[in-house]
Amino acid sequence: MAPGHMIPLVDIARQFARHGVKATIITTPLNASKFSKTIQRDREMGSDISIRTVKFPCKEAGLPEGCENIASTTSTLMYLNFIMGLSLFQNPIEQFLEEDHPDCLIAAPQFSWAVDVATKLEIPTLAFNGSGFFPLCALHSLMEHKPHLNVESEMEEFVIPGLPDTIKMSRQKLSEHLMDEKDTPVTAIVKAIMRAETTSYGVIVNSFYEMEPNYVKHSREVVGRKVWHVGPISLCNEDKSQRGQDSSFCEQKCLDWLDTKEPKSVIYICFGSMAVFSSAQLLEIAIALEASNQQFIWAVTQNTINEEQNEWIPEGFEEKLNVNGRGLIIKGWAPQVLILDHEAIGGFVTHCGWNSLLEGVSAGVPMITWPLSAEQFFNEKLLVEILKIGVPVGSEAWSNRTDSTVPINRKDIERAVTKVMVGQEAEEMRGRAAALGELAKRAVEKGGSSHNSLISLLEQLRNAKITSN
Ligand SMILES: O=c1ccn([C@@H]2O[C@H](COP(=O)(O)OP(=O)(O)O[C@H]3O[C@H](CO)[C@@H](O)[C@H](O)[C@H]3O)[C@@H](O)[C@H]2O)c(=O)[nH]1
Repeated sequence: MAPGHMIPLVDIARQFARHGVKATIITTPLNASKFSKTIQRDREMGSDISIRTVKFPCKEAGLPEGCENIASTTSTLMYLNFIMGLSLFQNPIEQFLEEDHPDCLIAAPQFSWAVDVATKLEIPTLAFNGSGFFPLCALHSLMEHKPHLNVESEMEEFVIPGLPDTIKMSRQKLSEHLMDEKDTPVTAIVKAIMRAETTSYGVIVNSFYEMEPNYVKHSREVVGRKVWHVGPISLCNEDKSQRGQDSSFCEQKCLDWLDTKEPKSVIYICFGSMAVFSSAQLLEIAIALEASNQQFIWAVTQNTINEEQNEWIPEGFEEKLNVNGRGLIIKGWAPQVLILDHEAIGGFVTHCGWNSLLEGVSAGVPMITWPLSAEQFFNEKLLVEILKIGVPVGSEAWSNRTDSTVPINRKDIERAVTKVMVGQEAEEMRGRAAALGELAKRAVEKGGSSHNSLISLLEQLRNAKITSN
């Protein structure tokens, strides 16, 4: 019930079904409507896949009617009500598991209680936390060794112990729950999620071996998890349009506009499904883009604009863009994968959400990294320091959704954009990104590492080697 989990999980279910498994997706009516056409098409092509909808009792959860997705929550209270409200699903899901008794349950992280329900019914569970091997290993190390509790300030750097690479972090880039030994409502939820992950039989990871080989090994040998890498799952999806929300209103416009541009000449900017920026920060981005002299396509999703602040575009900015054709602003849900895959795209300004990271990697595009929260600061380290296909914009701390300041100034944005688009270093980075993109495509082809991992997972399930704990 968050686009960042729903989009890859639906793709994983579709992959299972294509390999002869009967797959049932359980979600709410509004979420189901976002990918029902795709599922219907898969059924017509012979996949045994279906959606079972369960009504989300918004009112009982203290939420407005229609708030069926985390991306629709606009305050911390709404977010907490939403996460707590998920337990209202327990009865209908328990009933489904009892009646259908599937061979396996894959649950998104927020449904931590589902693992207990399934275990009680002796149904094996696999965890899917939406993220990759590197963040999984980094988080495990922090929870195990707690180096962040031994530094004196939020800014002081420390090394994350025991990882294959020397990676430095600071407390201001970590989630509060790691800092706080006491239980708050949020830390209790996060701990429940983590417990569910470790009590599941294993973890399905939307990543591919060649991108983070040392961390695949580390998660098996040091973290001690059974893991299967099945990604980039978005590459298994020929229908790149219907992903999480409808973007058909602007698909053709974006593609036609990109068709008029030279290869590798346009920057794409998008901050996922949950980010909220102040109008002052949006204005700063607009000014930096103008100053950079680069062509750009900027997806300002409804969440990027804070409800009360709409006056953020500099006067005449859009008109100027239209006249000289230098930029395109999309106000709404962008067809991200279609855009990234277009040959005109030469760089991607991203908040480092795992799906965006993988979609950028799959398209062979270098990235400008602007992490905001969650595990995004780890993902930035992977892109910049390990894969060397990212340039940091200079985001140093978690951003607060209601923050009205400008954490990143125009000069930093302009500098990072230029570094990814122009010069020798940019060329080298582009070469590495392109090579990685090829490896990503190969991983999901028949005989590739992710394809093989998925087959091995299915065989283990068929032979009942995967059991409930
Ligand atoms: O206009 C848009 C905006 C987003 N997307 C898609 O939406 C997804 C966004 O996912 P992601 O990049 O992972 O960002 P978030 O939505 O922020 O994802 C949350 O979930 C991820 C997976 O767990 C975490 O890595 C992130 O930190 C967390 O914020 C991607 O597939 C995008 O292609 C679009 O298609 N169009």
